Amino acid sequence: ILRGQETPPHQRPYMVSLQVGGKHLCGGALIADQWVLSAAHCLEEVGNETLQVLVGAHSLSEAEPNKRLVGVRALFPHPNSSVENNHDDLLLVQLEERVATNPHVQALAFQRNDRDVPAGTQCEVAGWGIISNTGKLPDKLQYVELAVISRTICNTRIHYDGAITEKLMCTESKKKDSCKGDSGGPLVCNGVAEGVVATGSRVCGNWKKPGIYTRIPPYAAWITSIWDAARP
Ligand SMILES: NCc1cccc(NC(=O)c2cccc3[nH]c(C(N)=O)cc23)c1
Repeated sequence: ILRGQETPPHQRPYMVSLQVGGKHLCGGALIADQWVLSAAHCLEEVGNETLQVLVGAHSLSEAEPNKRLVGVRALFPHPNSSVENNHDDLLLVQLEERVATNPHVQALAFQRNDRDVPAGTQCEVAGWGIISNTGKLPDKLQYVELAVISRTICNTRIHYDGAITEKLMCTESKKKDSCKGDSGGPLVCNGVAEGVVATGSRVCGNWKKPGIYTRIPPYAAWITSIWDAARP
């Protein structure tokens, strides 16, 4: 998160850190007591190491009550996700057990109503991604408020020149922006998850390259189908 601030501890109890070898890799959101929503691109950095999910954390390093590292039972990247582009860049992570909810660990509701978030809506994104373009990583969860920009504007030549499909949305990126390591985290508008941070352009904080987020509503049926078919 560039130009954001430290969140009040545990005020976003749905936020999780996807980790490999004890290192933060990507953000994610707990959307049910055994399920995390993140980005498929995050798996590109995993290789054959073990992915784990840190829940209930504010600091990545300090011991905290209700903070724990949970194993993964199964991974469900969207079948049409690919390394070439950011289409269908969603990942469902089934945890190895149902996590007990408590003040630091809570599921976040996601939007099922497939209507664009109006341009100008103030949304927020949180994460443990880099806080400067020099690659500095935070220890504590950061967040930033970002305004949604219309798909029409985001598809102009100066921005993404028609690449933003109806399954993607954009936010402003002038100085404040999501960045490397924030991928997979939720874009929360009025308390509901409307999007998931996509890596999109690797540039951060440049107003010409708005933040790109995978919209969640078009995938609500896919999410439910995975839940219905999965072994408990
Ligand atoms: N909203 C923009 C946004 C959102 C989420 C992720 C990213 N970017 C990256 O994942 C990324 C990947 C590799 C090298 C990188 N270098 C840098 C950098 N700015 O130095 C970013 C990256 C950008």
